[in-house]
Amino acid sequence: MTGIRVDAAVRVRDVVLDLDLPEGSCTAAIGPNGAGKSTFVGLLSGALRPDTGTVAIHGRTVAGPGGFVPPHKRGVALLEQRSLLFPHLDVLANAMFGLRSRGVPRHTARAEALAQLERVGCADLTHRRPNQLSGGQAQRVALARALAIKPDVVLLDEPMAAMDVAAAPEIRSLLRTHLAGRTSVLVTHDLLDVLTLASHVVVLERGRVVEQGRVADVLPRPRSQFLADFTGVNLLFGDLVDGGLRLADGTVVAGLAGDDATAGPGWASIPANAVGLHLADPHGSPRNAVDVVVRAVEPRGPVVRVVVDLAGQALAADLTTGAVAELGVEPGLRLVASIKATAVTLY
Ligand SMILES: Nc1ncnc2c1ncn2[C@@H]1O[C@H](COP(=O)(O)OP(=O)(O)OP(=O)(O)O)[C@@H](O)[C@H]1O
Repeated sequence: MTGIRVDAAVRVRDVVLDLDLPEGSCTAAIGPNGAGKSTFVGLLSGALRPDTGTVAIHGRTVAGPGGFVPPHKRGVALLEQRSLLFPHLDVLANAMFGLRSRGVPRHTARAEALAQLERVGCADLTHRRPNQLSGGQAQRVALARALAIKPDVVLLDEPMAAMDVAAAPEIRSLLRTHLAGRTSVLVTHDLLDVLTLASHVVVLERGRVVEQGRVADVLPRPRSQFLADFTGVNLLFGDLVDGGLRLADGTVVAGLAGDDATAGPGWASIPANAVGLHLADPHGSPRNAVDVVVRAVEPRGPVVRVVVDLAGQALAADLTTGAVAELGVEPGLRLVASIKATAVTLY
């Protein structure tokens, strides 16, 4: 058996996908609004038909020129932003629903649903109606309903997005337990979800796959501005030279070369917390010292993100409020940025 293979297009949405997801792993699908994440999920769930190409799940073609397998026969469970429980059914009946609609006898369906509710910590809620549940409880029940059918693939379309901040960590840790070893796809806008739940990641932009691979390989070396912003690393473009990246104005930012760093056009990724700002050159040897001009100052929780201009490109530095006050940071101010060379990856 193989994982998931999508080589398909949905013309009206201008979405053309070419993707391979490994079996038994959770793949996060990320990208800006309108990038095609929901379309991707729709192609897998069967809510959408491709105009051209094929979709294969574990070696079985579920959509393509040869035919179309309807959603309920794909072995796929879908968990969405809203739990979509049936309001007129109690929790137990909701959890039994998928099994009953697949012809499982009532007695067996009831036992299986109870076991699943137990696993998601909802055994004491069986007789409640959905309107008597909190958002987090409803999502747990939806997860029990999804897993009760013993799906081959679990699709999660922003499952924590509609939840209050207090409930999300519980659901995240529940998902971590229940997705382990399962082939699953998680659409999310949250870096924490990618880091805690997924082993693989697919980045979509304007209906195309722009990056895919293991989280550990893709996230530290973003090749798209979206991913760089998403992970909070700076991405500088220039020419790779020996041990550094030369920018348009000739400034060379020293760094560590990755395996695929060869002379020519390339990138340097720099975490925002590896950039320091000073009124004058700090003369620290392992650091790059470059002249910059402040563009913008944005408070971000405990830190202040200062975006500076470095040879026409944006470079973000996360500073403490104290440091920002001491430097008198304001747009237009000329500063020296120090960048730890060991934190710079060239590729
Ligand atoms: N029902 C539809 N009919 C036609 N075009 C659609 C439809 N739904 C979405 N689109 C378009 O298809 C493209 C992909 O949309 P999709 O919903 O898959 O993106 P997304 O990444 O899930 O976005 P979001 O993060 O906002 O949910 C977008 O250009 C969108 O405007």
